[in-house]
Amino acid sequence: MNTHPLQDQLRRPIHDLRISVTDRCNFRCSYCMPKEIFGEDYAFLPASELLTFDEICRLTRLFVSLGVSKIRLTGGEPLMRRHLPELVTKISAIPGVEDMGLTTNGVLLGGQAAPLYAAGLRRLNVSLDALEPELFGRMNGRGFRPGMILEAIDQAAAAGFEVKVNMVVQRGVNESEILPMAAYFKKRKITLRFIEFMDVGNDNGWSYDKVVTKQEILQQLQSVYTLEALEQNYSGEVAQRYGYLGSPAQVGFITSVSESFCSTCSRARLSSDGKLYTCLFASKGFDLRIMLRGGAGDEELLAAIKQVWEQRSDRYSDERTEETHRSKAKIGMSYIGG
Ligand SMILES: Nc1nc2c(ncn2[C@@H]2O[C@H](COP(=O)(O)OP(=O)(O)OP(=O)(O)O)[C@@H](O)[C@H]2O)c(=O)[nH]1
Ligand SMILES: C[S@@+](CC[C@H](N)C(=O)[O-])C[C@H]1O[C@@H](n2cnc3c(N)ncnc32)[C@H](O)[C@@H]1O
Ligand code: SF4
Ligand code: SF4
Repeated sequence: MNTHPLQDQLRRPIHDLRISVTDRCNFRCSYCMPKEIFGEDYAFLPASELLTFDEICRLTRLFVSLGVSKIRLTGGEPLMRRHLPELVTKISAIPGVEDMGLTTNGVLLGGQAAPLYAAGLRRLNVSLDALEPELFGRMNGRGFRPGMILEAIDQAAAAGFEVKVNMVVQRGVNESEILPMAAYFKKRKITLRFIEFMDVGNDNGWSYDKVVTKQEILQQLQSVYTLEALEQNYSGEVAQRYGYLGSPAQVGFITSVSESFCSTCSRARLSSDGKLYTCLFASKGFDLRIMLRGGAGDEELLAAIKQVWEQRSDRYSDERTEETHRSKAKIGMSYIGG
């Protein structure tokens, strides 16, 4: 327990560390890694620039000593990082890590769920934007069909994972999938979370009119179901959750655009090459890898991390306007860690 909890300029503590384990992905979702930018000749990070598992664990231990207790492994597509279960085992063994989750597109989950479970992972968030095969294939930019992902979700749930599903909703693209997705996952008692389309990176074609807001989605759901708002599981929870009357199933909304949640944001992000970011919409990170590889001691690293957090005043979503969206240079989400 820290006697002087670390706080940023807006008195927000540090609680979560979102670790990107790779900048690569087997999908090309247009809202995240549009094909036109992430083409055949795109220069992804070479392996030598990625933090090693030992480097990630060393930093994780330091973050934990500053107040972090929740870890999320993400990317890019985290299941593309080789030997990921080894990292899960190592992070699970760090005293003070109370919760760890993984966010994945699920394509490689079928083959990896068992070793990940054996390594200690219990929570999976699987992203899926549509059940309709053609539409899903277009949205992921690579023609993948949803069938294998749906099977992997069922298997993971049966194996004991707590599984949630993330769906990014874009106007004119997949609103027609809101009710079919809700019915499908309600039946399986798997929480489906609708994510408002965000203006991450600089090239994802975002505009306000393409955002389908929580209120609009809720209205669609309420035309069929009776829903009741649920209490937050913990302060700073990203999703607002609702329960279906008469069922243990839940839905959630991640409302970065219509109801931003920066005032309770306690999330730090570590990119796969070791840069520390204090906001999903950041333009610049702090290079921890150069310190790690330059022989910095733990005290030096701790002092640097503390300083970055103490100086933090990010609240991009609170301040979002057409103008900030256009004028701010932002790092891509697949790199920074979604
Ligand atoms: N704007 C914004 N979006 C976030 C933030 N944290 C997570 N998200 C978005 O929320 C969506 C779901 O993220 P997940 O990776 O599933 O993580 P989570 O919802 O925090 O996970 P749980 O611990 O299961 O609640 C993704 O689109 C993230 O990019 C944040 O701090 N700001
Ligand atoms: C960047 S991905 C990384 C993990 C993994 N590849 C996946 O898709 O689950 C993390 C999450 O960010 C979401 N995401 C990506 N771009 C987004 C955007 N522009 N707006 C809202 N959510 C987005 C994805 O749907 C996914 O749930
Ligand atoms: S959202 Fe995830 S699956 Fe889609 S391109 Fe981004 S990193 Fe890949
Ligand atoms: S926009 Fe930035 S500060 Fe606001 S909740 Fe997201 S990551 Fe946190």
